[in-house]
Amino acid sequence: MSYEVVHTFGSTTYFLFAVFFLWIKGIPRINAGAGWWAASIACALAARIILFLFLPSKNAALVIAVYVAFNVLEKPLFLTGLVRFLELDTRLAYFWLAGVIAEVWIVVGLLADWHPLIRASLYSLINSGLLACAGWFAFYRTRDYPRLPMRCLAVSSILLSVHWLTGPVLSHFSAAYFRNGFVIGTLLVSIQYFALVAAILTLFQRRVIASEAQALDLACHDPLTGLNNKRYMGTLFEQALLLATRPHQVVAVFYIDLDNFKPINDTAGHAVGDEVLKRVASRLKENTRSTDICVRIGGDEFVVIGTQLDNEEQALEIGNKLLKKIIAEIEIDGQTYGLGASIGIALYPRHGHNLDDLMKCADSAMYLVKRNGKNSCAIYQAQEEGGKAQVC
Ligand SMILES: Nc1nc2c(ncn2[C@@H]2O[C@H](COP(=O)(O)OP(=O)(O)OP(=O)(O)O)[C@@H](O)[C@H]2O)c(=O)[nH]1
Repeated sequence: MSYEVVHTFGSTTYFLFAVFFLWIKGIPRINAGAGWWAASIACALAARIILFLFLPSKNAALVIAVYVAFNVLEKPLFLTGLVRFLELDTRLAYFWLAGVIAEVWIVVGLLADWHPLIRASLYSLINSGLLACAGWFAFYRTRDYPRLPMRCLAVSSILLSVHWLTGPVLSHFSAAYFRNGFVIGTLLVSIQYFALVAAILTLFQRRVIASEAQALDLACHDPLTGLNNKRYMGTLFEQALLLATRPHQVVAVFYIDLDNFKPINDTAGHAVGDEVLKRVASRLKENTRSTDICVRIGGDEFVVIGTQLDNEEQALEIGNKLLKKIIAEIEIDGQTYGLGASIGIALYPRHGHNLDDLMKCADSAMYLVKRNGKNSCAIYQAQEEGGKAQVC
């Protein structure tokens, strides 16, 4: 492959990578490392352009020294970006110290006119070592990172490490290797940065999907108990009505307000209060069907929507069962807590055809239970039915 083609391909690719990293540097939450990689690939680009423009020159030693100096600078920049991207607690000062030592070696070697192999010895060793570190980080320290791109990064970094270790010696003895070495180096660097681009994009995609799922979860669920929240209850209720298609099928809304919950909060603390609410939520889930809807509508108030009941008596049985389960003692850290519950029941279609009406009826039945001494459950009775809740 011709020298010009390799340089044109390399320069264009490196330029595009630099632009890409500069662009994503501004994107929140994925920018760690991107600015450093923009700088590192810019160094690789500068090295390449200098070589391409000036190599057939009388002062080849100076051109190569500048080329190598940029290539050395690229490595600590690259590693800094990688350490930031992978959120490692590695001390970057060592990499930068190694880079400075290599740069000093290059300058001294040039000024003192050392033999090319002696000049190359330390910087190729340091370059190779820094690349091996990059390979190591990409291979072993990336549990939560996209596997394939990180493996590609690791392999290309290790191959580049070998390339820098052997390249200067082989190039010194073989002009053909000097040219082919560029092809190999260009390809490996391109793979390295392409792997980074893939890793960044994959990670970004994962985070967007996770945030979406989290947002959806927050929109539909109560963060403390994990039950459905009040906002989502309407949607679920509509779905439940669609399933209640058989004649005489009943849907029951149980409005549950805990009794004497406040004293638990006041005496044992808010954390224990939270735990009590979680236990109540678990009991509701465990004692209802998977098709039933359990909701925490706020504070110590819950709603259960019993779907596809065969008759109204079944609603009473469920109300009783839930009451028994809720008021069973709760043990937290060796301490037992007693609760009560007032449950009001409204039935579809008898008390209403929409959730708002059913909730009002269930709420009203629940308040009647509270007024009558708490710790019981009752079905709502409309005025025309006698006006009093039917206590179970
Ligand atoms: N731990 C905890 N407490 C909460 C939460 N939300 C509301 N509360 C408390 O729950 C209590 C509910 O008040 P009430 O319903 O009057 O308490 P109660 O003792 O059950 O009263 P009755 O229903 O009349 O028996 C208040 O003290 C609120 O501060 C929560 O998320 N966690």
